[in-house]
Amino acid sequence: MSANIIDGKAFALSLRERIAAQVADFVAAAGRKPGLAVVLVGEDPASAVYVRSKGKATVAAGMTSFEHRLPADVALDDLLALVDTLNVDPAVDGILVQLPLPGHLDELAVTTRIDPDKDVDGFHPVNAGWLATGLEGFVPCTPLGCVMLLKDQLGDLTGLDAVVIGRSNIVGKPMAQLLLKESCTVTIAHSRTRDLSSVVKRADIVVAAVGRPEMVKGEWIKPGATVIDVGINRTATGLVGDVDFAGAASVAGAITPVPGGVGPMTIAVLLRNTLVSAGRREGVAINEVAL
Ligand SMILES: Nc1nc(=O)c2c([nH]1)NC[C@@H]1CN(c3ccc(C(=O)N[C@@H](CCC(=O)O)C(=O)O)cc3)C=[N+]21
Repeated sequence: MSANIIDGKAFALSLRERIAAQVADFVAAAGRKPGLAVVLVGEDPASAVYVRSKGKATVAAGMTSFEHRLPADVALDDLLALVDTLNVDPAVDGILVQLPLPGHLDELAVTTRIDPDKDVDGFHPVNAGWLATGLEGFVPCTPLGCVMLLKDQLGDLTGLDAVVIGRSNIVGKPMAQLLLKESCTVTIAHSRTRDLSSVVKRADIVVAAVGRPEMVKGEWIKPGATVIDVGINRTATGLVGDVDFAGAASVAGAITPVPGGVGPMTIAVLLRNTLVSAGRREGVAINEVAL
């Protein structure tokens, strides 16, 4: 058996087209474009690449991109002052401070300073709390993109056994909350889980978000399962996910590739969240079902 390869890049492109159509409606109604502010601290080359592609995608969707670059040694107070300015700027609907930050900057201090109503990353504890109570603030982009791919692939997820490997606040925990909302039976596994291979073996849905290259082996996968690989690891042989792709693809029913799987969805959902934010702030209806 050979798995269906889930084309996240194509799905993200079509999502971005649907977003662009609704951005045009928003502009007609509100008389301004949705705006996304992205803050990059320091010169990390990988982060700079992501920030550039976010800026391009934002403009391509008909929104305004505000980019702020700060030196790696910026003082926390100066970064917080910038966030304060963006919080009250009426042209800014979404604020994203690119993570990770240089070691001297307290990420929680920065994340909690962002107005929860502009927190299109969904990292603010207020938005994490909304999600955990089953309500809707802003949902982190990567997990929401994964659920979109899963529903596109499988339809209704009710009753399916889902195993999330990884417990980060950015991916693992919100991923588990979203799968629970879809009525999956959810297990959160992590680096300390005993007998991880047998835990994974019973899953209809496997989401790997551990940040360890090719850690999840093909033999761990239940035949026909759907595998979502969130990992992006730069190795000597190039970009690989957290899943042994060749091994898993020979048993899974469907699997996301790296690159071209989850990554492009993250940026598309960021645009979605920015549009939704703009709609809420201006009282303009956004058709989220059509997104
Ligand atoms: N505040 C904040 N929010 C984020 O959402 C955030 C962040 N910080 N810091 C870094 C991570 C990483 N991230 C990615 C976005 C797009 C791709 C993406 O488009 N990847 C492509 C290309 C991969 C490549 O060639 O590097 C793919 O997987 O096909 C990947 C990773 C967002 N992040």
